[in-house]
Amino acid sequence: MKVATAEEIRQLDLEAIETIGIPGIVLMENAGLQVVRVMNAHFPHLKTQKVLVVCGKGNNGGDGLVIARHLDNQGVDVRVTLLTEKTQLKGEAKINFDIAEKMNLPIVELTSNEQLPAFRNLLLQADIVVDAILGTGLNDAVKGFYKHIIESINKTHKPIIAVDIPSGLSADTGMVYGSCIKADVTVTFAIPKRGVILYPAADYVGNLEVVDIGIPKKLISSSRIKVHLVEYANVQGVFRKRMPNTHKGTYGHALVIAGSPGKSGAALMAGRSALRSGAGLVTLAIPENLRVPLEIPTLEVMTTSLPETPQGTVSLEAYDKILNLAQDKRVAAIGPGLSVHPSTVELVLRLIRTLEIPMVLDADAINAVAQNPEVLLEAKAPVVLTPHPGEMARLTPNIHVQNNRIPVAQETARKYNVFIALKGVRTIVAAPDGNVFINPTGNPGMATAGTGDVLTGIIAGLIAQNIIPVEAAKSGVFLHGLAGDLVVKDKGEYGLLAGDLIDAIPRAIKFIQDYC
Ligand SMILES: NC(=O)C1=CN([C@@H]2O[C@H](COP(=O)(O)OP(=O)(O)OC[C@H]3O[C@@H](n4cnc5c(N)ncnc54)[C@H](OP(=O)(O)O)[C@@H]3O)[C@@H](O)[C@H]2O)[C@H](O)CC1
Ligand SMILES: [K+]
Repeated sequence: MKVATAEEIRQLDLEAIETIGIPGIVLMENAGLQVVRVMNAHFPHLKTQKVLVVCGKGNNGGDGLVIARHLDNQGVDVRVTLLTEKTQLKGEAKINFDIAEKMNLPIVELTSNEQLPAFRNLLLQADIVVDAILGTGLNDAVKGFYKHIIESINKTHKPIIAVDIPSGLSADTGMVYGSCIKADVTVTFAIPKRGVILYPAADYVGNLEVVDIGIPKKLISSSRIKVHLVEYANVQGVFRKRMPNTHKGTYGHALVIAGSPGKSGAALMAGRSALRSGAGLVTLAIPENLRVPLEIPTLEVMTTSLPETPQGTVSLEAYDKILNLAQDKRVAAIGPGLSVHPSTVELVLRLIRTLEIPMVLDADAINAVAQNPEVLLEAKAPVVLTPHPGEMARLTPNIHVQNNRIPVAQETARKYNVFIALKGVRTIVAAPDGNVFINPTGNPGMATAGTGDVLTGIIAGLIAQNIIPVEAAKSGVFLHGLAGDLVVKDKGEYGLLAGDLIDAIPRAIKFIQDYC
């Protein structure tokens, strides 16, 4: 499903109106009717409830007036507050105001702080509040009178239905700059806006309903919108049923270059995750000192030892051996627990320049890249990077990563011709062609040591099975989050270990396959 900015949805709206010829008033009517439909579904006793519709001066307010009219037609006790003088209304909002006025709907104009007590009184009498104050036209942080109105609504703790987006939420960034309605249900039109998907704004959305308002599907699919929300149907193709006449060679061999003293677990978890994700074979290439300790726990994962520095990290001398090891592998995962010893960093940079198989770079491999990001432009094979926000910030030191997750990932992927999985709540996968995929799975229980190593292994495991990097990153991130969700369903969030995720991978794959 595509996900839009305010400008992108305005463009779609405009094309529907001007190119296709669907009058704006029709779109507004559909929008209002859809909100009423959702309200009826959420509140079975709507007819016996008192609804207060709070309307701003733009088209979001116009939608509110349509909603009020249809609620009134259903016999609902509805009141409207208009947060502007009626003379300020324009276009479709004015048309709907005039209709509502002629229908004698109870409309109160409230425009100043002195009238706040009257507003609070109306709120007290209401059972449900419809927020039609501000939509995608928000152009600044909410302050002054609107801020008092929004805070009064939030304080009532009555069910709030937000029209299109909660008022005050930035449709583009997922940030909340001033006050924002904390909705129980948000009915968003045509396609979700970035702000209702991304955090922290997504916390204000409640249950999200995406409704059709009559913008032609073909307009949406042919639009230049490049940001997508990943859904089950988008990843099911990666986890197809296997053909009987296959063997472990069919599913590829992954090489994992990882580990240093005290961090053998990172290597092991990445390796096991690649196998759990379906790779036929996995070889862990680890510094010599880890070979014996890892011999017993590795079981199905094979190990091979590499020359090491005096500190026990993989040294530059391992270069030739790794080139040899890479000969029969389909992917190299590099980084978990590897260290940033200068010799190890030098090795990583050299491998990026020369390996001819796809690479998944994580943790210390990303820290190595941060010392010279231009090295990515020299890569001979596709590169997937899986940074957490701190690692991303090392790659892009001049931008605030968390406030700009989509543009940061998108621009870095373009600039360095790589695939990026920017981890965190709603992991962002960005491809060099500008496409971006927002991941909906996962939970805060996964904020624990080692889950990043598991993701690296999953993506490498999928690439080993000849899944192209963008699909491997997209479906790998989805699978990783889903495995976390399945664990949390059984055990709750607190005790989740990265190892639990690894064990849940097969169940998560089956869940995706069976989902309909
Ligand atoms: N295709 C669709 O999705 C459709 C969407 N519809 C609805 O229309 C809104 C967008 O309507 P728009 O008129 O562009 O904008 P808003 O209603 O969100 O509000 C804009 C007015 O609010 C003022 N404003 C902006 N920011 C603030 C602020 N921080 N504080 C106070 N006031 C603010 C602004 O006034 P200015 O004088 O400041 O410019 C605007 O007048 C969309 O969200 C949908 O709900 C259609 O109904 C159907 C098609
Ligand atoms: K709103």
